Amino acid sequence: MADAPYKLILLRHGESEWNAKNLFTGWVDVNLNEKGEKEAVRGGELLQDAGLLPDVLHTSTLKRAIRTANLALDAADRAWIPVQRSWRLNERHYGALQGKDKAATLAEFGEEQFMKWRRSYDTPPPELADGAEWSQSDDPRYAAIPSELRPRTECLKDVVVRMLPYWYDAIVPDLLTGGTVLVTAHGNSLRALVKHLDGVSDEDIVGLNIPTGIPLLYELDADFHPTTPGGRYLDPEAAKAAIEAVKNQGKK
Ligand SMILES: O=C(O)[C@@H](CO)OP(=O)(O)O
Repeated sequence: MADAPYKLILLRHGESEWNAKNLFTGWVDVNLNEKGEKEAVRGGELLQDAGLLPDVLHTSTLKRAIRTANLALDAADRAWIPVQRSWRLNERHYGALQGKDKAATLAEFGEEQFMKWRRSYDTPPPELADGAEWSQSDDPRYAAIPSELRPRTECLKDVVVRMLPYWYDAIVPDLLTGGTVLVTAHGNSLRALVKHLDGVSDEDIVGLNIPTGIPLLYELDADFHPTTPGGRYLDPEAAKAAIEAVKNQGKK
């Protein structure tokens, strides 16, 4: 067994109000629903049962990730650990699809286009104009991001590019201290991180989905390569079923 000095836990937020309504969400700051809150608490219990107590937390700036982390850490009695938040861990900006119904979009544009927008590596949805209904152009939390860097739509490739500086500059230094690092984020920002960690190809990342609320443990060697490719879900059975559900969203 290879030496694994670093422990990284990835946790996608629990089910949100818009996950349940089957709406494209992206940067829209929707809350967890009751099921999502329960998933978050269960996520914290799984951490505690596994003896995986985070020493430091990184979250996106979106409340579904922030609340998931708070509920999980409360359940594991670790609410006191230091935290850093960054827009670089935000969900993929879904452009003009934000706020749209997934089933209606599938029916209108057909399966090929729908899946291209959802999962292709390098085809972003159309841009969302500043000031449009579901735009974040006036949101004060993004005021420090220069206008030309602020996403108006993103494909997964764009997420990899904006997420990686945070991985190298903020998360890796925390791993180097030897503590257990918890990253609470989103389906597509975590797909971007998993792509990087496991070296998943642009083709294979299309088929990779991350379930809500189930901690995914990566043990990393001295070069930050996973000792077990793909990591290990703390509840593998639940993860399997939930991954299928994410894959089939829209097909109702
Ligand atoms: O709507 C979204 O922002 C994401 C995650 O919930 O959806 P999808 O899985 O379709 O990329």
